[in-house]
Parts: sequence; C-alpha cells; structure tokens
Amino acid sequence: MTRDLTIAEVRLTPILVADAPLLNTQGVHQPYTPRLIVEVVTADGITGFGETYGDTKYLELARPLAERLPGRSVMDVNGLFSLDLAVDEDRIRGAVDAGGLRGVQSADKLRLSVLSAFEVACLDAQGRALGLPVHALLGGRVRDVVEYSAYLFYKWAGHPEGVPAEPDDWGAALDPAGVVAQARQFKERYGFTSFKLKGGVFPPEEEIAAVRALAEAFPGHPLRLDPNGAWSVETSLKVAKELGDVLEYLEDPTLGTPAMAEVSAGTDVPLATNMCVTTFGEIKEAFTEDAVQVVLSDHHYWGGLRNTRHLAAICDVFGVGVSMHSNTHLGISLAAMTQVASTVPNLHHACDSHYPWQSEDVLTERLAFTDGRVAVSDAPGLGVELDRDELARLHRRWAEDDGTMRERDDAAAMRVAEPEWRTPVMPRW
Ligand SMILES: O=C([O-])C(=O)C[C@H](O)[C@@H](O)C(=O)[O-]
Ligand SMILES: [Mg+2]
Repeated sequence: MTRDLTIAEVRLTPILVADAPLLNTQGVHQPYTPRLIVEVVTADGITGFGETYGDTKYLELARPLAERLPGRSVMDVNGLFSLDLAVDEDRIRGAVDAGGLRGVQSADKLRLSVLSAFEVACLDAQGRALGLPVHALLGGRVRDVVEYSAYLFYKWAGHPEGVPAEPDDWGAALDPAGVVAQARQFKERYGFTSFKLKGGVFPPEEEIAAVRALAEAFPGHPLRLDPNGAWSVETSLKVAKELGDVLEYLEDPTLGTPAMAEVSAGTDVPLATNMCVTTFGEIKEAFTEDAVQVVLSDHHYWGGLRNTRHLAAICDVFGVGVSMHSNTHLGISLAAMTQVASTVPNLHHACDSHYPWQSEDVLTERLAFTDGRVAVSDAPGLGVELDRDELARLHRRWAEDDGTMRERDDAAAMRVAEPEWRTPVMPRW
C-alpha cells in the first residue's frame, strides 16, 4: 500500500513530570521537571513520538520549527537538519541551568537538542508506516537487549517541607549505608548489576567510602563515580588512586579537556565524559590528548539517533569506548535510546538511565528492566503508545505552574532548603 508520508500536523506538548529530590553538585532536582513531547502526524494519520528537554529555551525553538514542518515528508530527516533555526544568543550566554551538568552551552547544541526530538518522531512515524522497528531503519539491531546501569543518587527522603511534590518510596541516601541500601533496591526491583553513583555532593572522602561500601556489598560488579567536574586535577588523581581497583571508570572528575587530559595521564583508571565531549567539535582535542576513554552519548543533545551512531563510529575509529548519558526522561526517550543502542556494535558499557526514578510516564505501558536490561522492541517504530489522559494531566500541571518549575534549576531548588546556596564555583574540592 502506498502511504502519504507528508506531515499534516505537529503537536507539541510541554509537561511537568514528578522528580525525586536527587542531589548533584549544583543542588537538587526540582519536584517537577519540564519535558517536551513532540508528535508528528502524517497525512494518512500515522503519529510518531519524540521527547526532549522542555525548558522555555527549547520550546522557543520547537514552536517555529513545528510550524514549518507541515507539507514536508517524515522521510526527509536530512532536510529537517538543514532547516535554519535562529537561536537567541541570550538564551545561551551566562545561562544557569542543569546544562551546567552537560558541558558547553552553544546555539548548535540547543538546536540539536530540539531537532533530536523531531528526528525521533519522524523515525517513529516512518517505522509505523513501513511496519518496521526504528532499529531496522538504522541498519538493524546487533543485540536483542540493552543493558543499563543503576543510577544511584544521594537523596533526601522527600522534597523540602511545604513544597508541593509527589512522594517517593526510595528513602534517604546520605551516607555509604544509604547508598548501599539504595543499590540493593535497584537490584531487587530491576536486576541491575552495574552501579553508577552521582558524586560531587559530599567531600571526596565520603564518596570514596560510599564506593568502597558498594564494592564490598556487590563484589565484582562494575562501579562508576561521577562528580560532574567538581574536583581539581589533584583531587581527581587522589580519588582515582584510592578507587582504581574497583572502578569501571571515573566520569568527569574534573572540568574541561586539558584538566581531564592531565588526570588521564596520571592514572590507569579509564575516564568517561558527558561534559567535555558533548559536540562533534570537541572530539578532536579530547581524543588527540587522550583525555577520555569513554564518551557517554546522549541522543538529545548530540542531535538524534543517526548522530549517535555517527559518534559511535568515530569513537570506534579512535579506540574510545561509547555508552550513554541520561537526564530525567520518560519512556519515549528510553525507547529511542534502546533502539539506537541496539544498533551500535561498539557499545560495551551499560548505559545510564534516570527512568527508574520517574514514577510518571506518558506511555500506556511502561518499559521494563529485567536483569538490568530493556528488551529491544521489534514492533513498528519505537514500539510505544501514548497515554493521552496522562499526557493531558502532566500538561495541565505545566499550564498551571506559575513558571517556577518550567525551567530546571537545581541550584534554585536547593535554595528552598538552604537559602544561602549558590551554584558552586568549580572545582569544589
Ligand atoms: O553527568 C551526568 O551523568 C549527568 O549530568 C546526569 C544528570 O544530569 C544528573 O547529574 C542529574 O540530573 O542530576
Ligand atoms: Mg556524567
């Protein structure tokens, strides 16, 4: 049957999703985080889904882009990326946001972070129209499950008193015993066998003790520590020395490629990054200087699933490992991550995912982790369906918000509990 794959309509739905009080070096997660759900509808009624960041600066780019798509084909993904998208430079300059955890802010990265959701939606629509999974459109899967690591966070039991929030049942984790208890819950609930601890929250000695406690509780399991660049070169080398025998890799111990290269030269512990290599332009220096041994790709800001494969191919050429970074995200993104990860031959490390922290989703059926893995769907497109009632409910929450939750700002969320808190000057230790 011939299909009309012309785009007839694009729907953008900003939402606020519940988030747990997870601590990182900048502060704490807000009770609600903005995400944007993109739907691309073809002339004969096929709808493809995509998901990305939902802060205002992303919406400001997504809206005019959505208006330009009707009349184009969902097959024309290359054309999508050649569309001119004007970025307001003020949105990037000096912006204080969770982007501080994801490396440089640039107009191109902002543009790619928006385009990626449209790319995923177009690939989803293509797959649905052709009766093929997205992985088939990317050349086919080379594995039938994708492994994820448990993403451990220091956290409070709940958001600050008096702040509207959804409760969570994970409890507090503020010391080594709490971190190990959280890891046990991750293992029991989802079967994860590798663990990443988000660090940069407490002085390094405390985080070293937490990783040691994990190593004792889970002997032989791959462990990672990620302080988001909160340490000096000296501190990074000290931590690498102390934990070298148990770490699979150390993630962004310090900020910037030159400092990462210095750390790398002084330790055998592999260094991973989602901060100093976050764009194609940053690859040359980092790889030439041997600053990183693993790049954590993120299809949102690298510009989609095809660019993720492109990045993986470059990493392969240079003998650099590749895995995946994650922020707060829902099931559409997890499905997209799983589809593309299934096609990358040189993906040898379990990927990160925040998904277990998300109690809410816009899917009719949540994706499941079994033995820490997500099965690769062979259903058409991404293989997920939208729960429109839930989408509407989460959109209402966004519409009714007075604006405070619409921009993710972990430092501002921290100030609710600690009024003196400011985005820390790096390196903190
Ligand atoms: O470096 C990383 O892995 C991240 O930036 C992941 C997330 O942003 C995480 O740190 C967070 O959301 O607090
Ligand atoms: Mg990281």
